[in-house]
Formats: sequence, C-alpha cells, structure tokens
Amino acid sequence: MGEVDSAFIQNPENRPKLSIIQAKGIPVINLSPIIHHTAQDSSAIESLVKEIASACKEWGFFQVTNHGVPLNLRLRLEEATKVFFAQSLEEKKLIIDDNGFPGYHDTEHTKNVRDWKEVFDFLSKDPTLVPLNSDENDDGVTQWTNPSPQYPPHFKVIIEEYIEEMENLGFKLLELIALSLGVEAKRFEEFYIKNQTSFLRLNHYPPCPYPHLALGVGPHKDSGVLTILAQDEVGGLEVKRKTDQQWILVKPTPDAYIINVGDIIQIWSNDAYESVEHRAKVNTEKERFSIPFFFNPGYDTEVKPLEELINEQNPSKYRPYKWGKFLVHRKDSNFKKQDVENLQIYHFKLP
Ligand SMILES: O=C(O)CCC(=O)C(=O)O
Ligand SMILES: [Fe+2]
Repeated sequence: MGEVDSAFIQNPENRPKLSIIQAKGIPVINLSPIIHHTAQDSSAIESLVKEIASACKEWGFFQVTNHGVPLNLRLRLEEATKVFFAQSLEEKKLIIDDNGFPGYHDTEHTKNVRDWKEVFDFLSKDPTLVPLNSDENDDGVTQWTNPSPQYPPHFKVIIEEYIEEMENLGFKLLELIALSLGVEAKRFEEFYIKNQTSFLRLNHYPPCPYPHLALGVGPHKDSGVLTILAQDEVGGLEVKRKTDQQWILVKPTPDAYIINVGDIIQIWSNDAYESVEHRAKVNTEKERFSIPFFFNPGYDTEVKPLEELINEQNPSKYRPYKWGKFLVHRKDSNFKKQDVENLQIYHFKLP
C-alpha cells in the first residue's frame, strides 16, 4: 500500500505529531471501596466520589483499577478479537447487517475523514429499538439486531458475557458520578430501564504507512453517556488536555479501564463536566486493538440538564433533544464523506 489514499488524509491542523508528550496524564482511580466491600465504608466512598468529581471536572477522562471485571474474561475477548480480524476481508464482510450497523465495517469516517481502522459492533440488547429515522416529526420505530459470527467459536458468548460486566461497571460509575454532582446515587437509572442503546465495539487499527497524515480515529467526542475503554499495550489514544489544549498520550496500564464522560453527561451536568476531545494515532509497525463499550440510554430519553442542577443563577444551557434521533442521525452520516460536519451537541446550546 505505497499510494496515499486521500480519503484518509487529515487536514493539516489535525495531523498528529509523532513525537510523544509524556505528561503526568489522566488520573488513575482505585475503585476497590465500591467493589470489595462487605460493609460499606462511607469515608472511603466519600473520598472516591471527590476523586471522581475532580477527574471529571479537570480531565473528563480517568482510568480505573480494581474495577471488578475479571481479567480472564478480558483476555479471552482480546484473543477472540484478534482471531476474528485475522480472517479475510470477504469472510468479515459477511458479518454485517444491511444497514451497516451493527456488525463488521471498515469505512467509518470521523468528521468526514476516513479512519484507519476496521471495527466490529455488537449491541447490548438484542433487538435494540431505535427511531425509524432522524425526522423529529416521525414517531416510527425500528429494530437493530446483532449478527451471529460463527468464528472464532464462542465469540458471541464471550462478547455477551463481557457486555454484562461492562453494564455492571457502567451502573457503578454512574452512581459515583451522580453522587459527585450532588444528586441521588440512582438518579440516572431511569434512563436505562427501557430500550438501552449501549453497544460494544471491537477496534482493529492495522499498521499504517503514513501515520503522520492519517489517524485511527480522528478527533471527536463520544456522544453517549459514558465510554469504558480497554486498550492494548501498543498505545495510541490521545486526549486533549483541557488546561492547554495539548494532545496527551494515555499510557496503557495493564488491566485498567479508561473512562470518559460523554456528551450526555456534559448536558445532564449543565456543563459542570465536559465531554473531551480524543483521537487514536496509528503507527507503521504494530497493529493495535481497543475495545470501547458505549453506555447509552433508551432511545426515547429526552436529554436535558438535570432539574436539580438548574436554577435562576444557573439556568439550563441546552434545549432538550431526543437521544434516539441523535443516534440515528449520526449513524446515517458516519459511513460516508459529507460536506458538512455531523450533528454535535453545540447545535442544541441555548444562546
Ligand atoms: O482506540 C481508542 O483508543 C479510542 C477509540 C475511540 O475513541 C472510539 O472508538 O470512540
Ligand atoms: Fe471515542
């Protein structure tokens, strides 16, 4: 692949520097007070909530250790992911839905530049109910259903088992985040009771001959509630530091998960917390794998700042929007190059 394919070339301002900034990096938070407790130790939980609050405010990103997800399960999923992607393109292309989601695909664009990656998406709930289209006046719904990969054996079972763990961890993190905002621990659960739209993504970034021009994933913010990411030892994820807008490499930490606040938490918190821009670099020698779990609410969730957090001094900064409509709009625009930027939450910002 000597020729440079222009579809992958980032605008000059988005091209990555290949030298690495080794900064102190995002906070690492030990979750053992909520995972390994018999009788809850309230002072340990209180200080954990404070750590979460400052990580969400200062970075929008953090890593967690002692999270309760069995390492053996993660290793089994990582191994199966490698075996899956090692198949031929023809074989992988069989594992796809007509809509291009969920399943295998290799043509995703971020901000209209093609990403140097291939992915496999798998829904948390099968089927997942979503709006028929992004038209606000159309109440029609449709279903997304999971593919059934036959190879490697037990792939589907491993993925399902792993998703269950991601949901458990997701709910625990949401409790900590709710407490850190000063609202009830279970405040966010109502948005997940019906028609959760979460999904697991397996990312494979093959070696790239021009890593100074292309990106595995271009700069973006995650649009859902929370992302729980497992990255391998190769590294490549960079986060835009809020204090000085520098791209900071997130150093791979064995058996840790990287958590990032998505756009919906930014809105629920009325901008107290911010969904932070990030991207994934590629390199000439090593392939890289990463596994994000996008923890998303029911399609009919109306996204707006929490009533407890707004008042005359701190009025709502956003007009409400329907999550499902946003999701479907994004899915329609992610697989082709368009002339305009796709939908972002600032489109809902009040003047
Ligand atoms: O591969 C990574 O480290 C990040 C992936 C990512 O940001 C995404 O898939 O939304
Ligand atoms: Fe992301």
